Amino acid sequence: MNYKIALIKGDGIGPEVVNEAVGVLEAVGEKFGHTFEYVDVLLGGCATDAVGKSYPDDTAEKCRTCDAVLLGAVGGPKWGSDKPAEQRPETALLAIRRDLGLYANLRPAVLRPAMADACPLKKETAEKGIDLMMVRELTGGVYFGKRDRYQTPDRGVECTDLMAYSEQEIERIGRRAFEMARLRGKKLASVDKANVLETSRLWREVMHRLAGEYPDVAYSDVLVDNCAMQLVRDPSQFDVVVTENMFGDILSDEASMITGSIGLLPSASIGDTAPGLYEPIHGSAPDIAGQDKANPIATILSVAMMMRYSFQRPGEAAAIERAVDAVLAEGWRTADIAGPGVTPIGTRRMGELIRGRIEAMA
Ligand SMILES: NC(=O)c1ccc[n+]([C@@H]2O[C@H](COP(=O)([O-])OP(=O)(O)OC[C@H]3O[C@@H](n4cnc5c(N)ncnc54)[C@H](O)[C@@H]3O)[C@@H](O)[C@H]2O)c1
Ligand SMILES: CC(C)[C@H](C(=O)O)[C@@H](O)C(=O)O
Ligand SMILES: [Mg+2]
Repeated sequence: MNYKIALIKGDGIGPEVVNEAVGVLEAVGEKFGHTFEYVDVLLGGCATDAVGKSYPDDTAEKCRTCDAVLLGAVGGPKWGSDKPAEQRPETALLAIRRDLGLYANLRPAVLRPAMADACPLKKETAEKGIDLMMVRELTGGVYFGKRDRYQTPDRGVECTDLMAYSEQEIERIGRRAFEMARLRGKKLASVDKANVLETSRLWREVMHRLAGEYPDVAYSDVLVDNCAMQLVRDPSQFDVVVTENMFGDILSDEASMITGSIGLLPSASIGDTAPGLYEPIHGSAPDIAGQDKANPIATILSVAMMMRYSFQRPGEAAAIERAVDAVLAEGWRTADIAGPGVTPIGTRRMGELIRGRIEAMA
């Protein structure tokens, strides 16, 4: 098959990790008889520098002509929160998610077999393993609500960010999560703050309605503060976790760290019609950009998710995951996951080793 992929390399370590993931795609193509065509697409701080705005007019359109989108990361201090919205990389990231209708963000958190030692949890907890799928609502909630900033007569400036959710938005992400639970361990935890927020009360109502339609899935409600604690106490209790946009952002970074590093976790953003967008959950890591230090595994595993979810190629996805596990099992580590006494390898070398593993597969 020939697949056309939009490449949004972005800022900071984005281009470095995307280059390694593209190398892996090429190795997969060779092994399984596919060809990949790439379309470079501008988005983020690099777009601001090139054309004066972070979300150029033709960006979404170019992505729509492709079968999938691979994104590195966007952002950095050069285009910080003091800049106008249209120049900020994060504005562009939210806009493309919204414009492509990518409402379901799948963020698996897996403690890879060779990484058990890197898990910061108690040994007996780490031994139980971590393999959960966070399903984060991605195009609603406080990220997309009306914002305001005004002067009050007596309390200085005041700002508001509206958090809104409709039944329709909750139901479609809920269905995705229940379907995902059916494919996995038939267990779903829905995370909300229904003891305080009206949006969460509606969230819970809709989820309970759906639970009636999926009697084979063991459903539970978990309050977000408790979930944050349970994730470090005993993550093995979770299989699929569904939650709203901001809770999912925060909890997925927490989940990443219990698996060893944010440099390991991929994601898939999926809608009903547009091409899926695949990206690591980490950011542009300005502190290590341009130094060949970034861990490319999160982006490489994002390509595995692309194979699985956009191209229905589970064999290719599994081959990439096996190659990553094999390289980790041999003890190769980038700086973020190198324990004491281990000499880290760079971004490019890690990519090269994973490609080599794929090439060597029977
Ligand atoms: N999807 C995205 O494009 C995305 C996601 C998160 C943050 N951001 C943006 O990235 C910028 C930096 O954000 P931040 O510093 O809060 O978060 P970050 O994820 O970029 O970095 C947090 C820490 O993790 C480390 N890290 C991240 N990815 C790594 C990797 N692959 N290998 C090794 N170490 C890695 C960094 O060095 C840093 O110490 C901000 O502008 C933020 O808005 C973008
Ligand atoms: C950069 C930012 C807008 C983004 C988010 O909050 O969604 C990031 O943190 C992520 O997790 O993809
Ligand atoms: Mg985040």
